[in-house]
Amino acid sequence: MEHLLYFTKQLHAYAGKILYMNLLGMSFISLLEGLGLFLVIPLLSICGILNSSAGISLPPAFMNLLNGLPTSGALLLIMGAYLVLVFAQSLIQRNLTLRDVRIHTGFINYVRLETYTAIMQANWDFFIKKRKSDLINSLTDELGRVTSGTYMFLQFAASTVFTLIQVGIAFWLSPMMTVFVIACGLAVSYFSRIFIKRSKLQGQQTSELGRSYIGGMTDHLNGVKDIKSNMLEESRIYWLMTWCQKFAQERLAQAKISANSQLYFKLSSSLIIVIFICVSVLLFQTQGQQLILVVLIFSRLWPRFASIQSNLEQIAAAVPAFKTMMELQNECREAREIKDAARSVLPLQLKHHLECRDVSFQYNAEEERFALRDINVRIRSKQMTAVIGRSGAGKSTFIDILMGLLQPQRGQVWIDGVPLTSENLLSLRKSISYVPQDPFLFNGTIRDNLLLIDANATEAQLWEALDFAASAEFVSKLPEGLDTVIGDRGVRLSGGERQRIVLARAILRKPSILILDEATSALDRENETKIQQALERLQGKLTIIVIAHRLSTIRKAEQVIVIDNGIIIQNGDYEQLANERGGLFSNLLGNQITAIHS
Ligand SMILES: Nc1ncnc2c1ncn2[C@@H]1O[C@H](COP(=O)(O)OP(=O)(O)OP(=O)(O)O)[C@@H](O)[C@H]1O
Repeated sequence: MEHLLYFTKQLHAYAGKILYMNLLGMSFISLLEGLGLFLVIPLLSICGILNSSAGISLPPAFMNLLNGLPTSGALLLIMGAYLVLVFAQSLIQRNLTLRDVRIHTGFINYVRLETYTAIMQANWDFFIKKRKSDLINSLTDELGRVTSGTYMFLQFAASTVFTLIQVGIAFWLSPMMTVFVIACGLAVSYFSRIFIKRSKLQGQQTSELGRSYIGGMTDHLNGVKDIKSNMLEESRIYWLMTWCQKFAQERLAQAKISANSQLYFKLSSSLIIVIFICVSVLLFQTQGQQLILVVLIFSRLWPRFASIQSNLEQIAAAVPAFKTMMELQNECREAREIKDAARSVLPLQLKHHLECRDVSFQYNAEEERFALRDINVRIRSKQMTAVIGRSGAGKSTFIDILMGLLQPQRGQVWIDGVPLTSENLLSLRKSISYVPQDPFLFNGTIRDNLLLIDANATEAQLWEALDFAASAEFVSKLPEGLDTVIGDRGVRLSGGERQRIVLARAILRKPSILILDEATSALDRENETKIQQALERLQGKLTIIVIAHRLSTIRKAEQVIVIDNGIIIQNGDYEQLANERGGLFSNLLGNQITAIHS
């Protein structure tokens, strides 16, 4: 219920007054429908099927008017009123349906945007801990279930109002019969609680299946090259076949619950009406007119009960999706690092140095292992600093801490003597251009990918950036040049070409701090040298931090930091460290020189 109210509040926040107008409209329609029922009584009375002995009370003024008219006139009056009612009802219903669709789709977009914005504003730690496919599942499948579920809840509320009005009208026509029908309805509903419980459990299974499907598909398609090259296709297809079987079973189970519930309602209603008619006629010699009346009321009210029951089952099935979505929104809010005023934040200019003081970091607080331990180091402004070490030493973690993506458990990062806090975090982030190991490119043209950073960049600026990243030549040779579509994550480019485009994009931003995490690893010597030369031209103009395995790339670095096992073990300039005999740096250097000459 808590989850349901949470999203109902969001629906209220989104739709406001229109929502209540629609609910009111629905109630009005039910009133008109009720009046339709009311008109059947004088009709039956004109036809001589019903008379005052049936115990029906109609307004005397209305009855006097009818009695004053000839039969044909009364009939025309009733039929005319009936037509007016049906027209009015259908017209209002049409408008309400259109409005409903507008509110519903608007609400889906509202929740989608709220959730996506919350996800985007969450910190890096949130993304490390979350499975991406779960987020995709929440933004697609679960989102649909939540918005439909919320709407279903409102329909349930409207249905209840609707039913109450009809009960009121039925009660006015015949209190005894109405009480009898309601009592039967309540009894049947009490026993049908089991279907609501089952629907909820089934909903849980639907959520789990949805999660596993999106998770599996994301993994398979991301790793399709591994799958193909290692001939894993069959095992993946088998995985999907097993999933399909579970899916079919789940859908069948869901359909069974709904079909059984309907069956139960239909059987019980027939049984009740049969027993009632038999008892009335055989034991109490009830008149035919009263029987017609009870059938009339029964046939009007019973489908309402059945529809409320079906609404409740559908809401129950959506409850697990409500829970997941609400938890996701709350988690995002707790992990929020970007405030609404982010756009107005200006990039900072690093004047002296970025510094780590006594920084220690661990990914998992329950484990003893620290990815970084007692880091004390200064990175000087407008110099090139290289970070090197073996695989898994902690280099990327160190960079993530410097960028404020990860928060150290102990110690702090300082920018020009000011501690890095949530206050200056975004301004630091805006001054950085970061090129990761596995660079990200959108499925669009090269131009789209570059303009992502600066939508107003001129043609000349784009080519200047490409030239810097040693990619102007290969881009100009492409058939469509800058307008060449590069496929998913830039799949139509080679690894080295991708790296160079991302580097050009990073430069286009005119950062004051440029961070390259293994950014030239996929380049051949010729292009690596070009980039190295371009970086050398930038030296003294901006702060450059490079993680490099190939030590030849960092020959011109003013400072080299060597990390091993989460600890800084060497720190100095290239020549100095190269001459430290027995040090890790000279060892790595020696290995690479041997590898080149062997
Ligand atoms: N998200 C994570 N959760 C838990 N442990 C992690 C996570 N990311 C990295 N680690 C661990 O932290 C340690 C440092 O990892 P890091 O990625 O910083 O190393 P690295 O020096 O950049 O390695 P490489 O050169 O291979 O990229 C490793 O032991 C790694 O297993």
